Amino acid sequence: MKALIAPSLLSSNFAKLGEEALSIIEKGADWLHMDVMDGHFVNNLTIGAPVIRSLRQFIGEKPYLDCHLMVSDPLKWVDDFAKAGASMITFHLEAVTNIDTIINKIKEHNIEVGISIKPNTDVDLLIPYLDKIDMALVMTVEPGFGGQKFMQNMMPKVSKIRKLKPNLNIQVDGGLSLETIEIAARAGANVIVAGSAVFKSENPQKVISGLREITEKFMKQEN
Ligand SMILES: O=C(CO)[C@@H](O)[C@H](O)COP(=O)(O)O
Repeated sequence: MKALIAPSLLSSNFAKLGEEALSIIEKGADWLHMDVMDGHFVNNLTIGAPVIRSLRQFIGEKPYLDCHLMVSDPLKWVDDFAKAGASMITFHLEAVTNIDTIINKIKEHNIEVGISIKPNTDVDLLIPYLDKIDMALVMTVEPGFGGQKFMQNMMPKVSKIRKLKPNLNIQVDGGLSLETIEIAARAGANVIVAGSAVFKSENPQKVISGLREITEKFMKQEN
């Protein structure tokens, strides 16, 4: 397991998405976090598979596109996002009843699969699926918008998953910055999404390396 820093392109300039993506990789990003919102599951509308396809063509086959689907019917979109070039598809537990069907459908495309839970969702609902997925995403804000305040009270969920699964990728998303990273890293998060903290910074490279350093420090302490 590694510390992985995944800047959220939601906070980038969409008019220059390709350049922003390449530039943030150059500055040390491990993954590119793509926030897909359908205006129904969350109260915001962002990008769809055609944007992922164009981005993939622009950045080449190597960069890891971590696609977080905040949509009401993820099953409907799996094929499109996989064919467009997603490296991982994360869907929301709250959006679906046919969870195994979606996991299997994503795996059919030989890409990774994640499941996300919103702040009001009981972590115990996620536990039966932890052996079947590549990543658990614990939302640390109400999904929908960048720039919100980190919810520290989500950390018991992270700790519980980490205790059960010492090697599973656990992602945290929302309000992560150099001020809040220690709390998340101590709880056991190793995949860090950061939007505004990275893209609104004068020195994104420094923020990415700082996030990585602190995450790694607490990963080592756990071992
Ligand atoms: O999924 C979401 C919001 O729903 C996030 O990925 C945010 O875009 C993260 O932004 P910051 O809180 O880091 O600004």
